[in-house]
Amino acid sequence: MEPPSKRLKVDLSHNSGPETCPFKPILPWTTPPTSGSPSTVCRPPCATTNTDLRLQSIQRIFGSQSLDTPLAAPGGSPAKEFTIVCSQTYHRAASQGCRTGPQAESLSQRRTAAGPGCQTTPELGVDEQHLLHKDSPAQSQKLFPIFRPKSHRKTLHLVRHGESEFNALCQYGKSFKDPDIFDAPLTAKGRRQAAKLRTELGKLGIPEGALWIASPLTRAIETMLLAAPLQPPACLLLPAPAPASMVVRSELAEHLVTSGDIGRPSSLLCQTFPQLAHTLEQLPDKWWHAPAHNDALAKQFKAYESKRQFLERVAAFRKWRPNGKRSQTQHCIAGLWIPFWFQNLEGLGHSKCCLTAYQPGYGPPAGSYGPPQQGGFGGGYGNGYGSRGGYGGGGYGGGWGGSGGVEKDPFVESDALKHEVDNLFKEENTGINFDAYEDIPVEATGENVPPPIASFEDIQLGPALLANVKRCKYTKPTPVQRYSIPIGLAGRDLMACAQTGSGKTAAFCFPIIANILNSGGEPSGRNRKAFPSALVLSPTRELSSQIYDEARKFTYQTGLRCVVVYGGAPVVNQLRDMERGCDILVATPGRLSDLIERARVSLSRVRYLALDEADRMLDMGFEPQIRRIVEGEDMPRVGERQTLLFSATFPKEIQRLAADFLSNYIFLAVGRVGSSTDLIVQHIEYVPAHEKRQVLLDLINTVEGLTLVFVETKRGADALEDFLTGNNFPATSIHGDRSQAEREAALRNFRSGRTPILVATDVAARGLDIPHVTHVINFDLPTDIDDYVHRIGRTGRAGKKGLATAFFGDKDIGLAKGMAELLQETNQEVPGWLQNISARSASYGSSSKSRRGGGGNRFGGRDFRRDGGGHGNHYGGGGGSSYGGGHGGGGGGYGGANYGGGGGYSSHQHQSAWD
Ligand SMILES: Nc1ncnc2c1ncn2[C@@H]1O[C@H](COP(=O)(O)OP(=O)(O)OP(=O)(O)O)[C@@H](O)[C@H]1O
Repeated sequence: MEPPSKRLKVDLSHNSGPETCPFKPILPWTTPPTSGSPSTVCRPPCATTNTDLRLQSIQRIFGSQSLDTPLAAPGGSPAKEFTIVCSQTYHRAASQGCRTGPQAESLSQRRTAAGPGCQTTPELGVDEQHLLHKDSPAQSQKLFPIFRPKSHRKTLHLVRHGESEFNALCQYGKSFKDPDIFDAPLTAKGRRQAAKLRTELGKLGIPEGALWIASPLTRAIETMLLAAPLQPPACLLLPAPAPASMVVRSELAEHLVTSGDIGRPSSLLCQTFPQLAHTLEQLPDKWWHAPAHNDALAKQFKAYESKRQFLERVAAFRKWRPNGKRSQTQHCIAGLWIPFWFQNLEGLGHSKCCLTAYQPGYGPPAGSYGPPQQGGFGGGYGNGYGSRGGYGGGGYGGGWGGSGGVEKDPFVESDALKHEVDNLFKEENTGINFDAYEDIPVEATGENVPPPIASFEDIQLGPALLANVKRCKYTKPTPVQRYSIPIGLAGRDLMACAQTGSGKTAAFCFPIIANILNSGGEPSGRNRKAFPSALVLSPTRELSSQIYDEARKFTYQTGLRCVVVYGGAPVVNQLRDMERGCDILVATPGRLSDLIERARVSLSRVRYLALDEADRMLDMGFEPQIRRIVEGEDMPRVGERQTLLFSATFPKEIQRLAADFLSNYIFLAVGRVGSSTDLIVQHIEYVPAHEKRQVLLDLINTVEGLTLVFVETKRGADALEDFLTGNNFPATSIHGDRSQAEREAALRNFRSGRTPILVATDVAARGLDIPHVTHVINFDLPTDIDDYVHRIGRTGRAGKKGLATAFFGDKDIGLAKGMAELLQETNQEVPGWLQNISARSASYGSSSKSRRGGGGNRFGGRDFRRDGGGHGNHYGGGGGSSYGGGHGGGGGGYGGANYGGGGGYSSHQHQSAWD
């Protein structure tokens, strides 16, 4: 550590005390940031006076290697190495030092002459253009060995890819052992350089797809590195020139922070400039303070009298085109300002605060963090960061590793995450208990229903798929799998209604994969236009991503390639991913339509179509889109393709619609309506609106594990998240107004237990399989009982127990009847007040939005064909048989007029909560 005398003090007397942090907490540190007196706070790099000091700081972080030590594989095994090759930034930053004073003046004057807008940046203190030309190979080489962590599982090589880096890289290249990250630079020049570099690396025997050549990481990363040994800042801002690099940057920064290598700023903010401007605008003026520890900086900073002025100058600077061109350099230069800003947030007492923000509409696609054409960034993160969880798990693998790459093992990633999560939740990790489903009633209707299987070996899944089943540790099929796998393998169309969490994903994936493999076709191979053999549609991005993760495990080493496409992620990455081959395409309808319109996907070879959450996919919101895709494009018609529809709920009117997509199908009903037998204990509390928050606080820590809180609106989700974090509960949120990257980060942090409370709208209601969710709280109840069923189904999955608590208020009276019935059906206690309300609401015809049937219902769904097409109870009703009986028909309390008159069909009312 640096001797205390060298530490710079910051006068924080202007900070009047704790303030509610305006940033959303995402990443509660497992240990709080270093406490200590607010007078010893971080020193931004610009406070360092010379290059040597900066280099010393870096050395202190990464070990005490001599700068002259050549780069070599560290003591650890090569697999533990971790290489980042990035362009320019570090080298430039280190070589420029942090010049201030006269030199800066003269440089900025030079720049003033270079273009309009420059005069507004006197404090930059460096001439980027100048420095870029001044790079020397010798310096670059010197810098390589610096980035070597002391005792870590990773070796971080930060390199640049200019000419000098190129030479140096070639020189040192042989010692890169299985580096695992690859990205491509954003500019054409960068791409040319990268191509050249790849050729050269090939000559050196370094596998393609092994290195990551990124657009410049800004010096903000370096800022963090330098700030680390000292007191961490309260907020670290990472400006990003482009969404792609922003993703990389924030992930890297987050890793660096969480890996414990460096200090922990309590906030982390990675934004592109428009966002940054927005953030600054929202920032209370009183947070706008000049740095007090460095006179020179303070003077420069004070030149900005107000935040507004600062923003104007950022804007002017962004317009600056050195040499008539827009340059990334200017972004990096602008990055220099940031430390000035963030250090003024420190000491404000928001100890668990972290925000990673992305430009709306951009974010990392699952399966391809970073440009996917080399297929490796995800793998790199997965392997490299796996032990922190949240990075390794779920969907960051690059899949097939690009041209010449090796297929990433999806099991490694998820195992790493699972290991961490299991450690975290040791207590209640009781393992999967599908015996709980053994006595579940099953009804299969239709012609010539193939017999169910008792084990996976009973049927022709093929050796590769069987091996993956074992890798997944599925010892025997769940009830829905027992029936649907043979039905699927027999080529039959299927409408399956089975409880939440009972393994429906595998139930439709296995037959699809086995059928493709058994048909002996060739994998699709590279093609500019994708011709998938199978299409899996799901209503949300997260669910698509999850299905893709599962499908990737099931297709591992089968030769088949899965691709996922969904909105909110850069389309260009998805296109590249598809180009590398696409046998099974998992998609949300919107993005798929977009890609069809661009003529980048043809459905003409789709032999297998699966709709997960099919009732949702065919309800009013989605139906036209689905029809366009299925009927209006070149997809083989009904009868020429196999169609599999799955959900936990299947209202009768949806069944009727769905029948258009099916030919001579089998209807499969497994278990009781939606919920997982008695595994989910349901509590319904009567809570007036104004007391909800207090009741929530009382409730939220009563169960160990992850807590999912459902609210009605996006705004409500934000507000509740703020409320919870304000009360020191680590919460995050997911809803349709958050960028995709934010949504994914929220889920990741929730899944890994880093943020054990997730506030969500209905966007998270269906399909998401998050182990260790032990408590689902319906802070706001949905208007439709089916949505309730799906929501509570986020707990009590795979045979585990779960708790679901609902706050019932005056506005939920319409749901009373449906809820009372559901509670009865699932052997739950029905509160007396609910029975009363239910009886009353029934007597005036009920305003319930429920589409479920009346009493006596014993099945998760009932084949509407058996009801003679009447408008009666679509869940059966009547009969009361617990299995196979059941024609009882008619009369289920929700028939005809009742449906039309009272409830209406509510899902469209939720539309705003979805994408
Ligand atoms: N045969 C099996 N043996 C053990 N675990 C299984 C088996 N099949 C599925 N699982 C696991 O059970 C969990 C739930 O599966 P899945 O997400 O497919 O449920 P689902 O029925 O689609 O739920 P939802 O209705 O909420 O979409 C997953 O973690 C999955 O890996």
